[in-house]
Amino acid sequence: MKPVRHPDAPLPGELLGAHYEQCFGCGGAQSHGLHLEARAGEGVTVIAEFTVQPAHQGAPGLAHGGVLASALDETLGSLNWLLRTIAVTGRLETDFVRPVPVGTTLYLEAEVTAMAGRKIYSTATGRIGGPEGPVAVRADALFLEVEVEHFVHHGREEEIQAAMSDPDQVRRARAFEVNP
Ligand SMILES: CCCCC/C=C\C/C=C\C/C=C\C/C=C\CCCC(=O)SCCNC(=O)CCNC(=O)[C@H](O)C(C)(C)COP(=O)(O)OP(=O)(O)OC[C@H]1O[C@@H](n2cnc3c(N)ncnc32)[C@H](O)[C@@H]1OP(=O)(O)O
Repeated sequence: MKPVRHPDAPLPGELLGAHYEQCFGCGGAQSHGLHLEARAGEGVTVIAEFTVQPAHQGAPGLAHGGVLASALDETLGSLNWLLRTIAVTGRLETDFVRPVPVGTTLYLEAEVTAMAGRKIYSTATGRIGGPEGPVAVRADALFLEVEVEHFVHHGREEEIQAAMSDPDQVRRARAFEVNP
């Protein structure tokens, strides 16, 4: 099935914000996190930027591959905002095409390519040097739609309680709820 942007999705260019303040990918409360900032694009696409910090190294002066995969995963996850669904990564296949030095800004783009029942297929690229620069990383992913209970059931009690007693977090979780 062709992906369809939800009628109440954020407008193209709109900053999506963090889905959870403690998220390693997008949260403001993680000092060594990626602090990835994503914006809605046209259709079912998002764009995002992330600058590699010294805390993200694998080899001297170069980004760790797992961190780059996290940046792709987070960007792909942000597509949830445009579908207004809650989905988690089931599969993430990553190509590392060029090394990414510390200090580099990665220009990321992600798009939903197909949907089938609870399955959401998507693809992403990360470019260096500018939004039109060469591709350094890319990924194909399968996300699976889940109920909000997925997090309540599997998460650790203390973080769940803290999230549920934070009105901002409850508001953010509602923004994802499936309500056609
Ligand atoms: C109270 C506080 C709440 C706070 C939350 C608030 C907001 C957050 C909401 C949304 C988040 C928004 C943005 C997120 C942004 C970025 C985050 C990055 C995303 C992540 O980083 S998220 C963490 C990593 N992620 C996981 O932690 C998942 C662990 N995992 C599981 O939880 C299960 O594994 C699950 C649910 C994935 C599937 O389990 P399941 O039981 O539902 O699925 P099931 O087996 O029924 O399969 C159904 C069909 O999918 C096919 N299928 C399944 N898995 C497949 C695979 N791997 N490869 C190929 N096909 C696969 C089957 O083959 C079948 O296909 P078919 O229908 O054709 O037979």
